[in-house]
Amino acid sequence: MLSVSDAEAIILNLVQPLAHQRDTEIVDLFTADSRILATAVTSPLDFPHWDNSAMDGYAVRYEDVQHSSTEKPTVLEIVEDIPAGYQPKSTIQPGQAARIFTGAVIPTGADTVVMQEKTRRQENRVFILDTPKPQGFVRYKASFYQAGTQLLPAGIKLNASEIAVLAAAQCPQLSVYRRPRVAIFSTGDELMTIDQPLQPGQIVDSNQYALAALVRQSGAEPLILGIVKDDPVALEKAIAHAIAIADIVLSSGGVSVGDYDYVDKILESLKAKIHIQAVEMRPGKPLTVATFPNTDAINRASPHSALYFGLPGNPAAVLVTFWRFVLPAIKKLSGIAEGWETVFLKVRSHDELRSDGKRETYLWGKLHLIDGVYEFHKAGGSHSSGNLINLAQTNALAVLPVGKTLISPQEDVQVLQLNKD
Ligand SMILES: Nc1nc2c(c(=O)[nH]1)N[C@H]1C(S)=C(S)[C@@H](COP(=O)(O)OP(=O)(O)OC[C@H]3O[C@@H](n4cnc5c(N)ncnc54)[C@H](O)[C@@H]3O)O[C@H]1N2
Ligand code: MOO
Ligand SMILES: [Mg+2]
Repeated sequence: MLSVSDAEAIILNLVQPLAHQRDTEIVDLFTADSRILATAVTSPLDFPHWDNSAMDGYAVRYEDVQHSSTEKPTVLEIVEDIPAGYQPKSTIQPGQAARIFTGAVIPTGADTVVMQEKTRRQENRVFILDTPKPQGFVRYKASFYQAGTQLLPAGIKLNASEIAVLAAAQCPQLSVYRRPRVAIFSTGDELMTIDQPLQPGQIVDSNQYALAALVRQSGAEPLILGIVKDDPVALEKAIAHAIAIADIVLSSGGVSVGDYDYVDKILESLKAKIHIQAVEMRPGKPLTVATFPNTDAINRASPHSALYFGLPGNPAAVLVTFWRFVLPAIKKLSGIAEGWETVFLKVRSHDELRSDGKRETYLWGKLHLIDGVYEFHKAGGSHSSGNLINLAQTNALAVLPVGKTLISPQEDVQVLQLNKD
């Protein structure tokens, strides 16, 4: 059976990232956070825009003050007052200084700033009480960034610091990748909506809520398509509709070996290419992954051939397969230049972790920081794939590879950190 890492590689190979020519939109800078920049940005401005002062003090000529001390201060005539935002008019001659403030333009002729704590003022004269560093406290024009060079590359996720840089470079709007569209629906006659009284044998469809939250947290746009009965005709209609409007489709349930598990059969009747039908993992074994090469049969919202994930119905399996396979796929699709692969941390296990060793086993729990070292604490209660309850308040999945049946307390364990973006 397919290993987890092989399955991840197959899935990532199936993902074509959004194209910056057509899958982009213009957003205002105030609403750009966490979007992915679609085109590189350069600025016509130098940073700093001009030589400016880093301190409140006096702009002087270094050669005038290079032998200054408290015992033998240099005395200079103050010829101009230069607050920030003011354009100096004077040229500083030998024996002269200008009063200057942080961020203000360094006047012609001056090459050093003395901070005011190292001076004493007497009317229009200033006593320099200490020899400053040559060119001290001057922020030189273009010393942070040269106009016309690349300011930010395409394919990065915009966080606060990138947005601040774009604001400083006067980019009120920018081109970002559109959000990937991820269609979600649940299958199963036993499923009931959240607001209906449950009849015997019925359960609430919780998977759609889980997936909608996970999709939104990943920066993609969830298209919530509801519950589909275990009925081949209804299912075919739902799948055909979903792959026509979305880049990625997530169904849950109906992918195992039961008589009412129709998903794989319907995919075949829609001429899908099924790349994965089972993975050597627990939970999440009966995962189905498919694409639709001959998409001309379906009018497509976007030229992308939708990537279809038939997630297993068990609630824990839905979450684990999303975190392990769907999240990297959405990240790669989103246009981000790098960092879509799943990243594992090596941490210490607080508890004994067991597996039957037959499948790569994922156990949910919580990472605690103990004396600066991460420790994995396994969630109490059953780790059955059908148990959703003890998944609440977890933030990590510990992984026991195939063949590993026991990890003892204090032993190292690989974990997948969750909900960290
Ligand atoms: N004889 C075998 N039986 C099963 C096997 C097997 O290999 N041989 N595989 C087991 C494994 S592993 C998994 S995982 C499940 C997954 O099967 P399905 O994808 O067909 O899931 P369903 O049968 O539709 O449902 C499983 C379980 O999850 C509940 N469920 C379904 N949808 C939702 C939802 N939207 N929200 C909440 N809970 C949901 C459903 O009621 C079932 O209890 O198959 C095993 N069986
Ligand atoms: O694969 Mo399943 O082990 O029950 O989730
Ligand atoms: Mg089933």
